[in-house]
Amino acid sequence: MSDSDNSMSSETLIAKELEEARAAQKKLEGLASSYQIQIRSLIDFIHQLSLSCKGQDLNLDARLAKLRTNLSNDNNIQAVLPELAEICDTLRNRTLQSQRELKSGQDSMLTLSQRLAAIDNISVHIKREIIHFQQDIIKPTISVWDFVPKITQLASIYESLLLERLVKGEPIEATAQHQHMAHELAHQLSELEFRAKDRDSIAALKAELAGNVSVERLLQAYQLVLKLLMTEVVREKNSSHQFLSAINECLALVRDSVNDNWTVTLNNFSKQRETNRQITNQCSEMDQHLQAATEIEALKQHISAELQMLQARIKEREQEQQNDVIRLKKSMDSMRKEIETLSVESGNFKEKLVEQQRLIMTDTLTQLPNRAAMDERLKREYRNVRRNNSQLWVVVADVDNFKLINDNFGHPAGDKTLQVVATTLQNTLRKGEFVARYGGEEFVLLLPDIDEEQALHIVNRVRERVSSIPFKFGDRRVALTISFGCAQVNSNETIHETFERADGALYRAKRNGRNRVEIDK
Ligand SMILES: Nc1nc2c(ncn2[C@@H]2O[C@H](COP(=O)(O)OP(=O)(O)OP(=O)(O)O)[C@@H](O)[C@H]2O)c(=O)[nH]1
Repeated sequence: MSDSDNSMSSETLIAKELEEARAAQKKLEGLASSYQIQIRSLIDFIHQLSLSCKGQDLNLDARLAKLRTNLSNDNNIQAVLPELAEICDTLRNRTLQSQRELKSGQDSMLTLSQRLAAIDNISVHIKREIIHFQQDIIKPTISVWDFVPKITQLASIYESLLLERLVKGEPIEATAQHQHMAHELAHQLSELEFRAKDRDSIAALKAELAGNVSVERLLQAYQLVLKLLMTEVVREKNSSHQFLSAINECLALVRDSVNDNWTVTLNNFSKQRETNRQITNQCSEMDQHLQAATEIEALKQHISAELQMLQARIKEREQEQQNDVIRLKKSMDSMRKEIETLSVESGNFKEKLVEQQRLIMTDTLTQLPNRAAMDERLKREYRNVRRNNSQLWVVVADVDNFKLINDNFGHPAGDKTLQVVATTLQNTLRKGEFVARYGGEEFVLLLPDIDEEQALHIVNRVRERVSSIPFKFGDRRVALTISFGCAQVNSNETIHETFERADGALYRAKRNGRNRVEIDK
């Protein structure tokens, strides 16, 4: 082969290799750009994944965000592959967990629907809805979103059922709280005073509330009591209004009379002045005539005429004054009458207020002073103790096992028992000693100016008197006793603290066997 042949073939070779290198470069460039496109798609995909998983798992959120940043910065898929693999694992686990949760949700909803189906007396329509729901809920569920309409469906079945119950007016079951409210209302009723015509129905209502009442009856009872109270408030308002109107009318009348009288007096005054002026003028005229007179006969005639005029004027004035006096007297009489009526009315109103005050301070059932009265009396006694350094005993008394009386013989028998106990307490105490019904079967005694020995003696006397009452319910004789807790007011303690000590002593008396007097030392 010649030299020229050799150089030809090496040139061709180089050109070919160059061609191949160019093709490879082009291919590489194509690959690089497709790699970039793939990375961008991957970043995009991770972004979408982050959005759809957001909030479910904070750790997963953070890892996806980090992966996206790494990929955007390095453009190196190889480097993020391990992280990507871990994320895939996490996602797979989460999916499995979600499916387990969905299954358990499905089971609970099925159980719930079975319970609904077991409720008595539900309509055919609701039964059918429940069956459809049950057929639907057991179908496989892929995602939470499939679940949402099912929850809505179950809620609507519940709603229909509730509506059906409300329309049917089925009784709501009374709970312990309802019974407590009923007893509380019965207790409040004992503290209120009702009109005579309402008393029997209130007593019956009280007895009913003390037993087991339905929620419906409880609501009716509240409604009735509220109505009675409103009527009473309106009546009171009207009666006060009437009284105030009467006062107003009377005051207006008195004011008019006084105005009239004042005008009459002013008129009189000016008339009197005018009369006086006329008399003075006539007198000075007569004087002038007298001075100028030369003939006695002419003077006599003139003076006589003047005197007649004067007499007539004075008579006229007298008549006017008499008329005024009559008018004044009339006006005074009507004013007096008005004031008398007013005084009777205000007397009645005052009596009513006093009676109301007494009722506010009196326990309706036992007619003893009530808790409000006791609070007031206690404050007064306390002031005395502080001012005079005197003694005061606070005694809390509680009828023993009173619930048994109610339970065995009925609430009305319990009421009667409380009345008898109250009367006995009242009658056994002496002047200056005080007893009030504190509430329920509890009483409070205030015993001033005695020492411990005397206090014990008095309280034991009361205790024995109560225990000796011959209670008889039907043909059964029942012994009733009371326990007492006593505390003497100490210097530097509040009323509340003394009370608490007396209460503590009462608790001890109960614990130590009842029918006892315990003293807080
Ligand atoms: N009849 C009637 N009962 C009332 C009245 N006020 C409260 N009660 C009842 O009095 C009872 C008090 O019962 P408890 O507090 O258990 O006390 P207890 O049976 O007296 O027993 P001890 O105090 O432990 O001896 C409750 O059943 C109340 O309902 C009322 O005005 N009239």
